[in-house]
Amino acid sequence: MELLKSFELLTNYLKKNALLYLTAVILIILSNVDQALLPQILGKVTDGLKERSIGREDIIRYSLILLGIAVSYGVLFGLGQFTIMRLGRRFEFLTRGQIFAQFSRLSEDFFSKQGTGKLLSYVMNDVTSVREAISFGVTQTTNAVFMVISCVVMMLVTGIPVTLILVSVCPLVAIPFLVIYFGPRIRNRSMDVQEGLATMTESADEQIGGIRVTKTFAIEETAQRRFDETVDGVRSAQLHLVRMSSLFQALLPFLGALSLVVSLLVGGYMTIQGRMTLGSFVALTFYLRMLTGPLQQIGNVINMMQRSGASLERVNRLLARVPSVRDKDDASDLARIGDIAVDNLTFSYPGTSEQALKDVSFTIPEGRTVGLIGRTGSGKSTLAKLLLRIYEPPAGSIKVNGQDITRVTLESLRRKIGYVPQDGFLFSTDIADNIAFSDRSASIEQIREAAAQALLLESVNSFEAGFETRLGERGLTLSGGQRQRASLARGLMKKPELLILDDSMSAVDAMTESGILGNLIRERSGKSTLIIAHRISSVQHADEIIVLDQGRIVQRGSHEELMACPDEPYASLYRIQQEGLQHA
Ligand SMILES: Nc1ncnc2c1ncn2[C@@H]1O[C@H](COP(=O)(O)OP(=O)(O)OP(=O)(O)O)[C@@H](O)[C@H]1O
Repeated sequence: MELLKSFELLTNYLKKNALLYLTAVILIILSNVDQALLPQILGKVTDGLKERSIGREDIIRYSLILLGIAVSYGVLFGLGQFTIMRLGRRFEFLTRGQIFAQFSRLSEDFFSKQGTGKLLSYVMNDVTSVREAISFGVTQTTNAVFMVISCVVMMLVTGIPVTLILVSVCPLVAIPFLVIYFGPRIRNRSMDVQEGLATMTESADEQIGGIRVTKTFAIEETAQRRFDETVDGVRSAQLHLVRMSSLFQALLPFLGALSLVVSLLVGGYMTIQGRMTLGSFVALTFYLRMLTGPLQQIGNVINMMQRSGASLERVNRLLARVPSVRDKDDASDLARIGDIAVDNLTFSYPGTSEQALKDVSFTIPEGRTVGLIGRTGSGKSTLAKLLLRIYEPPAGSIKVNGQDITRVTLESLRRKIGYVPQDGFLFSTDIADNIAFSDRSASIEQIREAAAQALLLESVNSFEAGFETRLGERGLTLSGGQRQRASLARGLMKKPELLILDDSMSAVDAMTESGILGNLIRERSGKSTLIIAHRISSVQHADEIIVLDQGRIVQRGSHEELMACPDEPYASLYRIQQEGLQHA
């Protein structure tokens, strides 16, 4: 059942395109039948030549027939193969799209456990491996099976005795088994060689890069020995591979030759005895030659199916994953953010026993600014992630505009919130595109305004291409502070009902921070804002400041109220930060 389910992705696609596949398979079958006529005709010509019963015209006729067979084979097989390859590529395209869509649906907990390399390998290697199986798999299986059948039928039709066919084909039957045995072993060894080469390159790169250190420490001999070891590793892996593949390469023609030896021994004897014609004997040798390829293909297909079966299962498992955070069946759209009430919120990350938040209660009244401060690991970002439902909070623990956050649609909730993380990811497009991320139709004036509020305008103006400056690998690298401000402009551009700044000003200097905060107070008046920070200067203007420690609220109040308690954490933190500033 599990196995059947893992093939669902493929069977669904095959079913949907059954007609095209059928046409392609028929084309390939016809091409095989066509080709199987060849030896029979050559046999006839041989007999005719021996009996001197055919003349010059017959030879031309037979030549034309052979040409016709060659051309029609090319057309039939080519069309069949093209159709199947095209279907394979389409499968690849659709599946990659499906995987990408699934990545967009899946929740943070999935991504936090997987490296980028593994995720990319789904999109690249696994899909390609399945596509190869359905393209080459279908063509080669059809080709091989029908070529074998056609050859056997034609041998019988040509009048070759059954016993002779059986004994001559016997050695060839071992070919698929040989391929099944050697295929994976050769593959494993060639992977060893690849790995060895990668290690050798890495080692050479490191030794050359670190050559100055090596010289200063006078350890050239050790470095040489280390590199020699990796080279030796590659050499022995290559020898292993060559040994295995040479044996395989030698055995294949040997089996072909063995089959000819048997056919000559038995068939030659039968021809002398007059139990079959010379033409049939010649045809037999051709048929035996024609059988080697398809039999090898059968082995290849079996190996390929085994490899791609694992890939198919991985892709299927990925597509079947249900996102841990998703819309409930009865989810309704959130009309507006309104008041946000966090009530007795206790939360542990999935798979952990530690509580990241313990019994947290507070409100962000509509239009107010709340500051959240605390040491690293105190749970500040966790709270932001729960407000955005990046992770699912316990039902009823967070209410927005009176509605339980877990019962509203994700889209309507996230559309109303602007989240600016500490290290906002910038895409390798231009600056304008990165700022207008939430609204691609935004005008340059709107983009400029957001950049001005984030105090990024001066930096942008200093770039030659201004807002059209490209970022990323092929473009400009922004400084940490510029990157943060670009990310902040992106959040401001959205003009969200709730703006969450999660340590979004940690990389800008105190002067710039104070300028941005001034803009923020002006721009966000009447709109809710949650400022998460380490620095008191970032939150001191907030209507209420909440101090978190180890997941618990330890203090709350306005800056003045909190400063009135000199022995409590907030005032101590203030003193430490002031001292730091004076030393700086
Ligand atoms: N994805 C996760 N899976 C498991 N535990 C996590 C995850 N993210 C954070 N935690 C844990 O939750 C606790 C709170 O982390 P959080 O990121 O909320 O702290 P923070 O106050 O924002 O810290 P910082 O100021 O350094 O950003 C930490 O103990 C952290 O190890």
